Amino acid sequence: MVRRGGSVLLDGVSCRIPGAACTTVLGPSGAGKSTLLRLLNRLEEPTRGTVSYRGGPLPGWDVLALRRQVTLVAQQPVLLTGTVRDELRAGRRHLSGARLAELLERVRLPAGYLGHATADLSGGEAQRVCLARALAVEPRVLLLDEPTAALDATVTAAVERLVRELADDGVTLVLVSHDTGQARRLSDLVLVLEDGRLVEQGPAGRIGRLREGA
Ligand SMILES: Nc1ncnc2c1ncn2[C@@H]1O[C@H](COP(=O)(O)OP(=O)(O)OP(=O)(O)O)[C@@H](O)[C@H]1O
Repeated sequence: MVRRGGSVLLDGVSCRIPGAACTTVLGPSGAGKSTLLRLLNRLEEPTRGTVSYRGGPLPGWDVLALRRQVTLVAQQPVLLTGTVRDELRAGRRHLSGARLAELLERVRLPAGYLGHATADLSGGEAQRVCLARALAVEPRVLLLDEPTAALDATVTAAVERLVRELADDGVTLVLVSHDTGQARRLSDLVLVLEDGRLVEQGPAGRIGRLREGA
């Protein structure tokens, strides 16, 4: 359970997130999806109950060590430095020029963007730079809060391919989405939240609202 300021944001959520797979958290606005994601790297602490990772409860982990393995890309991009190059190096300091260009290529930004001022990026570009910065750390678990909300169809398709590639390469992905089509295309497991409660969980083909094409 997560209770904040008299409101219960999550209650009775019990699930196991599979490794090396893509799990999508679906649900209407305000259902608690971001809160659930934030619980997974201790940006949020449960009021009651436990979140465990690799066999141990999260409070047993050093929080910075945990966040190097379990990295969150927030819905609102938070850029920490002046240029895209510095931003990627904030993820990992000693990155070669070739590795920097490769990280940008993975999020479909040209290598020429390395010298761009972060202040000049569009919302969608900033979000992709945050994703590239997270990839630089080579996390075991990548938490993505609506990663394609600000992207056009072509870039969305590229980011979806990247998500599948990462899961197939052994990264554990947890994705918040409003898009039932995206959940169907990407997910090994779907968790459906409504009003802070987990109302359905299972493979995409077994989720009622996905089968109905809702
Ligand atoms: N610190 C807080 N104190 C009180 N209420 C909060 C707090 N943080 C979030 N909430 C409320 O908890 C509910 C769940 O928020 P959350 O951001 O997890 O929803 P969401 O499903 O991710 O929504 P969206 O799809 O709109 O991003 C919302 O009603 C929100 O206003």
